[in-house]
This record gives sequence, C-alpha cells and structure tokens, in this order.
Amino acid sequence: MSVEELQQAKKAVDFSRESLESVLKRRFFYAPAFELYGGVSGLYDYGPPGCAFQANIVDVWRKHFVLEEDMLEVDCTMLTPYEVLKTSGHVDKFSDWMCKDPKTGEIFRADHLVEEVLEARLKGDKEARGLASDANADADTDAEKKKRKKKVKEIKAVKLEDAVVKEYEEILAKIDGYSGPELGELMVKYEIGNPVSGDKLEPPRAFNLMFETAIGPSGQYKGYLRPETAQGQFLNFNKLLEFNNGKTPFASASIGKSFRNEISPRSGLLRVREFLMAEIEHFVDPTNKSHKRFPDVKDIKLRFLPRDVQQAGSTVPVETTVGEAVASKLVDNETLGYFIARIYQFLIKIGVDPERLRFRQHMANEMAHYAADCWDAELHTSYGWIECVGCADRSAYDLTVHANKTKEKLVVREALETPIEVTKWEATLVKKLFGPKFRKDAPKVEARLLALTQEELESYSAELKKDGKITLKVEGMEGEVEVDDKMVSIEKVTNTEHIREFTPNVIEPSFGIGRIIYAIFEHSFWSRPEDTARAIISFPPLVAPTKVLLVPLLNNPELAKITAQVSQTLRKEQIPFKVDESGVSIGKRYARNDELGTPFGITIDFDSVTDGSITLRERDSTKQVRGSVADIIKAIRDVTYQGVSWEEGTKNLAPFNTQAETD
Ligand SMILES: Nc1ncnc2c1ncn2[C@@H]1O[C@H](COP(=O)(O)OP(=O)(O)OP(=O)(O)O)[C@@H](O)[C@H]1O
Repeated sequence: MSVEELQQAKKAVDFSRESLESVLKRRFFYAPAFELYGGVSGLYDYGPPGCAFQANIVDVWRKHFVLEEDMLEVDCTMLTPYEVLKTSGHVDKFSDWMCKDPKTGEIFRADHLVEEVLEARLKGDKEARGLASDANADADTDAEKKKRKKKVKEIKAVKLEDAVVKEYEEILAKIDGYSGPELGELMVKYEIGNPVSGDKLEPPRAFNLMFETAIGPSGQYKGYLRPETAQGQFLNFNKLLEFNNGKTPFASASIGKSFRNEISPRSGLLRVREFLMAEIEHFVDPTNKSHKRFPDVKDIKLRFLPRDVQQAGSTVPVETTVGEAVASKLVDNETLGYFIARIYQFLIKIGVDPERLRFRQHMANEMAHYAADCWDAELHTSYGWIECVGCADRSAYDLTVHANKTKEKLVVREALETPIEVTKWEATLVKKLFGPKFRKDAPKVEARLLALTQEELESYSAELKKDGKITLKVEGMEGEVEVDDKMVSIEKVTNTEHIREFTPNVIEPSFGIGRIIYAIFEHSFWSRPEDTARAIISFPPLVAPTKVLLVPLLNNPELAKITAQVSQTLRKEQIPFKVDESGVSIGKRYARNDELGTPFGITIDFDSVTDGSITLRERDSTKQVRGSVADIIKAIRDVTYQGVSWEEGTKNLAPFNTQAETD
C-alpha cells in the first residue's frame, strides 16, 4: 500500500481516541506508573512494545542527527546544582502561571484554562459537553476519571456575537504569548473561572516547574532535577571545542530524561512530569550562520505559520520551500532553516503524517529576550496542535551567562589570515600594591578588575580620571572596595591581533520523544472500513517494535521444525520477531499483531515442508508473496532497514493469493 493509499484508507474511518487508548493500554504500550497505588499524574511506565518503539525512535534520531551530522554526543547528569540553574535563568524564570480556586483548592494552569474555556464557548453547547468528556478522557487514572466525571457539569451554549467570536479567535491564535498579568486580565474581562463551578479564581501567579532537591547528607547543597539536557552541553563547551580541534561550527547532542513539575499534567504522554528529551546544541559563528549542507534541503516544501499571521488572528500556514523561507528572512538564517528541514525529514521517517505537521514561529513576547528566532514543529492530534520539537536560535546567551558567572572563557579562538588592528579598553594593575591593601582578598579584587567588560572599563576610566579612584563590588567580599589610580590605570589601547575571539551562537533543536511517540500513535492508528472493530497501527517498519510475526499454519512437529529454523535465521540477522503458535485462526493471529504495528507476517504451511517456501504478508495492504526463506528475509531486511518500498523489495517474489483474512 502506498503512503497516499494508506492516508486515504485512514481518512475513511473516523479516529477514536478512546479506541486508540484502549489498544495502547491493553497491549501495554504504556501505562500510568504506580497504578497499584492509585497512580501519580504525569508519570508513566512504558511496556514492551512502547519500550521497543521508543528505542527504535532514539536509534533513528541518533543515526539521522548524531551520525549523519558528526555531532558530539554527551551524557550529562540529571542532578544539577542550584548555581547552574540560577545562572541559566531557570530558578527565576522557568515557570508557568497557575491560579487557585480559593473554595476548592483546585489549581489550574492559567493559559490552558483560558484556551480551554474560550474554545469550549466557541464550539457551543454540543462541543462544550464534548469538552467535559475530553477533560474526562485526559484524566490519568481510572480513579481520577471517575472523580472528574462526577465533577464536570454541563456547560450551556450561549450564542456569541460575531465581534466576540473574532476576539476569542485572536486570543487563541496568540495564547502562548501572554504574560501572567495579561492572562489575569483576560480571565476578568471574559469572566473565566473554574470551568466546573464557574467560581472566581485567584489571579495567576508564577509556579516554578523544577523539582528541587538537596545533594548530599547535610541538606545544604541545593540542587534540582534538570528541566532540559542543554545546560550539561553548555558547561562542557570548552572540552567539546577542544575535542573538535578548536573548530566551529560543531554540534553537541544529548539524549536523556528531564523533569518538570507540570501544574496539571493531563493529555496522557503529551504533558508529563518526567520525559525523554533529545537535544542538539549547534555552535556557530555569529557573523556567519550559513550551513554547508543547506543546498541539500533548500527545496523541501514546508508549512510555516509565521508570527505576523498569528498576530492577525489566523492559523492558515504559508507553504514554501526552506530556501525561500530563508531568502525572504521568514526564517532568520540558513542554519536554523537547515535544522527545521532536518527535523521535518526525521519526523516523516518515523511515521509522522506530513499533512499534520507545521512549523509555528514564536511570537515576539513568547520568545526569550535573547533569542533571535524560534520555530516549533507542531503535530496535530485529537488534542489540537501540539509542540513536539522546539528549534531556537538562542544567540550567545547561555555561554555568556555561564562565562560571566564562572569567569571561565567560553569562546572560540580563530587564527586570522590577515591580522587586524583592534582598539579596546584595557586595565593595567600595579599588583604589588594590592597585597598590602587587600591581604588574602587581593586575588579576588585583581580578578574582578581583569574581568571587567568593555562598557565597565569605559565608565570606570572616566570615574578614575574624575575622582582618582573607583569603587566596585567584588564577589565574596563585604560592601564595595576602593581602588585608586596608583593601583590601576584604564586606557584605550590599539593592538595588532592575529586571533579573533568570539562567543558562538547556539541553534538548539529540542525534541520531546514522548510527545512525538503519542502523535505517531494517533497518526498511524486506523482500521479497515470493512472491519472497524480491528485496529491497525501502521508504524513504518524501521521503527515498528517487532518487525515480523511468524505463524505456523497448524501446531505440527514438521511446521514447528521450520519455524525454529526461520527463527534462528531471523535471530542471526537481528531482525526482531515473535512467534505465534496459538491455535487460533491465522486471521486472528495477524489481527492481534496489526494492532501492535508489526509490519510483516510469515506463514509456514505444508508446502514449506515440501519446497522450503514461505509466505510473507504486508500489514497495511494485506498483500502476500511467496519465496524461499533467504529471499523473504532479504525482502524484509530491504524494506525495513534500506528504505526500499514493498513493491520494489518484493518484485522478484511470486504473488500469493489466499482466502480473505477472516476467522
Ligand atoms: N511536560 C512535558 N511532557 C512531555 N514533553 C514535554 C514536556 N515539556 C516539554 N516537552 C517536550 O520538550 C520539548 C522542548 O521543551 P520546551 O521547553 O521547548 O517546551 P515548552 O515550550 O516548555 O512546552 P510547553 O509550552 O508545551 O509546556 C517540547 O517541544 C516537548 O516536545
């Protein structure tokens, strides 16, 4: 079945989240963690097929990015000291806005609440009741579902005026960009309270999402579970640069767990408190953000949702090539454009439906102040458009703040072909005068003076000329210290430089593996119109948890012998397979593997005993071909790992017709 045919077949049957969830639960793709103890919202365990699927996705990620792009992979600790996350800005700013119902004590995430209520109002009475059942479907555990079901009241439809509809649509298009106080104003203006009781909520306040802990037995050394893998990569920058022989551009990469104490983690795997992230930090010269492999991807056509389109209250994307997007400055630079295209290729390879993928640009107030540009790969699911990969140009922010804090240079030194004259402020110290005045603190004062920025040097030079002394704060010393013009002079000096020193900018693609996995579940889930009770998950063979189901026609020693031989060959080839020797019909055996996403089935029958041939069945089309064990396994290998189509991979095998797959 071609990709197009499959998309058509999927469209012919209505998607039901309930059916998908029932399959995922029954076949133990994943399940709420600690269920025996009632479960904890936002924590999930992956079962065997979920685990294998995740491992395969990570494997493709590693090949697609780390190997293909020659990235430097690191594995850094999850426990992170307070100092690091204070410097990065997470301690002060890594928060969401929450509001509390003073009567019930319930907590809501402010932006999600505004979004949910306005969407419900827009959808009217019918959908408003749909929201109630949605909210219920989002609950993590059965106990929670029951509790919510009791609580959710019917929301009455109110016909809205056209102008109000427009206002709501505009707000929803910009929902990610509001600050806490702005969300508070919206809640007052549009009378948004507890969606169940309608009661007023307290104004939004910031809630830091990091899990705090103490490192070591004294409890004195504060730390956090990391909320992203990026900081470890920044802190190892100098080692990575040296490993790369001092050359940029280069990228580091890391795959590992991150932790966020989400305010209300519903929506299954989409919003959890512990999740697998795969992140890349691409370090590039700020004056040259071209990418040498950009020509390879420039013709890829993508759906972009630019900032100004959202600002105008629209969600209609612009379809254009990456090359055009960069040339027109819609996307800030080539390297950012290159990664957007590579993210697209990766997502399509692992089973994302291209029709349900768009790249949304961050609004100006949604983006961190230092970021040059930022695009999210959003995947459409029954929960709406969900950010699954963030791709940001973070400028030189991270390296600069860590360098300033640690006084360790995090820079690239590049030999210049033609030396250049550089004029800059320099401080010259008369060191022998520092010891007598500052005693043991002398080195601290000296280091502080030598680390002054150009702006500070300029202003201190004026102060020194005017007052004959300067005063400044030195870390680890009480109050301010005074240094006079006998101890330090600050002058503008012109030097010939043979080396250019710069802090690289960082382009950061950041993947949430769980969100991608869930979106693929939805994008791949369907059933045949003639048999809607049986679900199929059409994972691409490359990432399917198991590649082959082996089914002997009957429980018979001769067939069992061939099954064992084929198993041994598959094992040797390292092709993941399962054997189903149960007595149920072939159709039933295939059906239960269709819902596990197993792309191929091998049937062993009595002809196999006489001529050694076996049958190969393809999951989506149910087409079958017949051939020798060696030829069939070669076809499986080619289609699964070499990206060969089913038609191409099986063209030399004989078509095989059998009765319909019913039981
Ligand atoms: N709570 C979560 N559960 C699962 N995945 C997450 C969660 N938070 C973030 N991610 C994933 O990590 C990626 C990068 O994180 P980033 O900080 O950009 O997300 P975010 O903007 O905070 O997401 P959101 O606004 O949806 O909370 C996201 O694109 C997403 O795939």
